[in-house]
Formats: sequence, C-alpha cells, structure tokens
Amino acid sequence: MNEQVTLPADTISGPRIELRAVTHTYQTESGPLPVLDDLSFACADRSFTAVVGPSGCGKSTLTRLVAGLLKPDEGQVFLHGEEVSGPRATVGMAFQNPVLLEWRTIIENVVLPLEIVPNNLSKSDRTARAHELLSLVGLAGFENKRPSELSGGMRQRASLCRAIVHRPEVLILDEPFGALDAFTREDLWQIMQALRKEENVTCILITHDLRESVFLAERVVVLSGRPAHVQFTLDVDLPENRTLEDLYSPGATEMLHELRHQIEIAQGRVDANV
Ligand SMILES: Nc1ncnc2c1ncn2[C@@H]1O[C@H](COP(=O)(O)OP(=O)(O)OP(=O)(O)O)[C@@H](O)[C@H]1O
Repeated sequence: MNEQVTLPADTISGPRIELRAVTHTYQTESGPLPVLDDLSFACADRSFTAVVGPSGCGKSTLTRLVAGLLKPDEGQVFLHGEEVSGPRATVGMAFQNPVLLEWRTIIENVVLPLEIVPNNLSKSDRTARAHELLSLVGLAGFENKRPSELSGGMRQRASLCRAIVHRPEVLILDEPFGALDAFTREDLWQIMQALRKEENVTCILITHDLRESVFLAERVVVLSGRPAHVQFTLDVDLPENRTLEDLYSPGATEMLHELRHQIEIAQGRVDANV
C-alpha cells in the first residue's frame, strides 16, 4: 500500500532526491511489463547524477516517478524528505525535443513557467530573470526571435532556460542533448555546467552518452536490464570545474571503460564475472 509519508525533520538535511525500493509495472495489451524492480538510490542536495543503462530499461520511467507524473506500484520517492504524490512546481524538466511554442518569441517561451507557477515576481522581474538566463547560455540578442528561426542547439539552450527559470529545486534532464551533433552537444555540456553553477539546482540526467555522463555528473548510476535495479554506481573522480580536455585523461578513460563494461553486463552481452 502506498500511504503518503513525510520523513522526520532530522532527515530533511539528507538527500534532495531519494528512491526507496521502487517497483513499477506497466499494464500493456500483451500483459504486465515489469520495468523497475526494487530500485533504490539517492542524490545529495545540489548534486548532479547521471543515469545510464540499456535502451528501454526504464530510465524515463524513473524520471516520471521523480517528477510525480507516475506513482510507483511499490516503494517510495522522496524530494527533500517529502513523499512525492503528484507533479510539483519545484521540479523542472527538459527533454530531447525542446517543444517551444512557435507563436511565442524565445523570451516569451522562457518566461512561461513564471506565468504558470505561483510567484511574487512582477512582469518586469520575470522578463529580467529570462534575460539573465538567456545571456548566460549565449542567447542575448535572440530574445525576440521565433523558435523556428533558431538552430537545434539554440532551441535546446532556450529550453534549458525555460526548465530552470522558476528556480526549481530539482532539474530532470531526459536526453536533452541526444538529438544534437557532436560539437553542438559539447557546447551544450559546457553551457549546462555554467547554468548549474549559477543555479544551485539538484540535477538528474538521463543519457546514452557515457562521455556526457562523466563530463557533467559527480555520480553515474548504471541501471541493469529491465526490470531495472541499480547495477553499479561510479563516483566521478575529475576536477569540479572539469574541461573537455579532462575527458582524455587516463582517469577518465578508465572510468569510461568501466561504464562501457557495466553497460555490456546490463545488456547481457558479457558475464559480470569476466
Ligand atoms: N505508458 C507506458 N505504457 C506501457 N509501456 C510503457 C509505457 N512507457 C514506457 N513503456 C515501456 O516501458 C519500457 C521502459 O520505457 P522507458 O521509456 O522508461 O525506458 P528508457 O530506458 O528510457 O528507454 P530508452 O533508453 O529507449 O529511451 C519500454 O519497454 C517501454 O516501451
């Protein structure tokens, strides 16, 4: 049974996000599809966690649970000690497809969450906040363009601004850089790094790109094949202000090899004991 629980006050200083023994099964036309099985992990406040795993193992399902868009069949999800029981304004999301509204300018798109989420900001404060973020991601001067006038990478930068404009405590990034070419993607990693430093937000990134996970995250969680549990956790031992060059260091190469090996285990391609 899923009774709503609030943790005692002394645990509030604990993790910003916590999944405890979460199990989820979709009911499909061809029968039940178990997707997550006894999955547990926690993300410290203001940390950056990347989640990787085989295709279809349940990574997006996990983000929907954290966002409160889905309820686990068993187990619990906590945001700062409070059980998640529905969507909340303190969570921002960005996806592979930015879905910007074409009838709004870029700045009008970015400001949108501030028009929806209750806040005390005046119209000019909202616009100033959107301007500040657009400058930070290199989109100053493009505020009054329509989404279709921007490149894919620029649209994704605007979408990151929109996800973060209302200062969410948690930012869920579900493959936001997946559709971009390799060079644009690396630009966006650096922009994401800068945004995160400014915004003090706790991030969960879903990605298929192991280099991306090592560049952006402090911790990489590898999920097993479906139904997924946490198979392996890697604490990324690279400088806090890492550069793209750091990805070519021997330490990074070793981490990438380990992650690749773990993914192959999760895919059932190699034996865990090899
Ligand atoms: N609403 C749903 N109803 C039924 N099955 C679903 C639903 N959403 C996802 N699934 C199935 O659950 C499994 C896990 O999906 P999910 O999108 O969470 O995986 P993923 O790891 O994010 O996938 P990918 O790596 O391909 O993006 C897949 O087999 C998918 O087809």
